[in-house]
Formats: sequence, C-alpha cells, structure tokens
Amino acid sequence: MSAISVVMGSKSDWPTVKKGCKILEQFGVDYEKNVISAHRMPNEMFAFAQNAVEKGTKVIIACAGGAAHLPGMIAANTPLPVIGIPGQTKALGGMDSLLSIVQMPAGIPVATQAIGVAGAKNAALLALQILGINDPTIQQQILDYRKQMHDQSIESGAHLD
Ligand SMILES: Nc1c(C(=O)O)ncn1[C@@H]1O[C@H](COP(=O)(O)O)[C@@H](O)[C@H]1O
Repeated sequence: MSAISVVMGSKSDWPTVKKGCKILEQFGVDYEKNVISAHRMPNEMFAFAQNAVEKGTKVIIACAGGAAHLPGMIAANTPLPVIGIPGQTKALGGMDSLLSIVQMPAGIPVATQAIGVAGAKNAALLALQILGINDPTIQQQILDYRKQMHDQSIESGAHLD
C-alpha cells in the first residue's frame, strides 16, 4: 500500500512527472505510479478513483496535458485530496492544461500546481506536506529540505561575478 498515488494521462507526461517522483524518493516515501486517462481509459479511471480510499491511498497526484480532465474526474470520484499538474503543451504552452485543471466549478477542488516541472516538484512537496500533518518525520524532512534550499540560495549569492 502506498500513501501517495501518482497518475498521468500518458507516458509522454512521465519526463515531467518523474521530477516530482524523484523528490518522493529522496524523502524515502513509497508511492505508486500509473498511466490512467479519463479520455482513453474511462472505466479504469473510475475504478482507480473509487477504490483509492479502500486501497489506503491518502493523496493523489494527477498530471495531464491539453484538455486535462483527468485530475478533475478523479477528484469527482474520491474524497481524497487530488493535486493537479498541468502538462506543458506544444500548441498552447500548457495554458490549456492549466485552465482545464484549475477552473473547477465550486464543489470539487483540485489543488492545481504550476505548469510542467515546477508543478511536478511542488505537487510532490504538497503531497508530502499533507502526509506530514500526521507524520512528524516527514514534516521534519520538509523543514530540512527548505533549510537546504535556503543555504544554497545564500551560497549562490557569494559566487556572482
Ligand atoms: N489530458 C489527457 C487525458 C485526460 O484528461 O483524460 N488523457 C490523456 N491526456 C493528455 O494527452 C496528452 C497527449 O498524450 P499523448 O502524448 O499520449 O498523445 C498528454 O499530456 C496526456 O496527459
């Protein structure tokens, strides 16, 4: 059983999503990953979302590009928090994905992140922060991660030429 479940609409999203999964690995937190598409695999998508609580999932991360219905449709089928990553797209730069995911009508939220890799990383960190509410070790790791970023920023300032 993995507390974090990561899904993407297509294997072509994986290079983006992988960047967030690396953070989950750095934290040593187990996760599962799957390709599930609301458009191409509607039955599997419903089954995935409807069985997630029973399976022990606590947070779902969903990435999709273009007409990105996946995060919203998963959110509509589970009471678990769903974090959305809008995929970068060639045609519209990811604005299509962003608006599809962020503009949910009131009642079914999706915690929408930035387009692309930044969104993938923040999706992972937000999922960890959610787990951290009940897990002091993860919460401490979040603080350590931030301290490291802080120190790296300060250090980088010392090397400007
Ligand atoms: N937006 C969705 C959904 C969905 O929302 O159900 N399923 C696949 N896709 C997206 O289509 C894009 C192109 O996919 P392909 O590269 O497989 O053609 C991907 O970014 C995927 O997330």
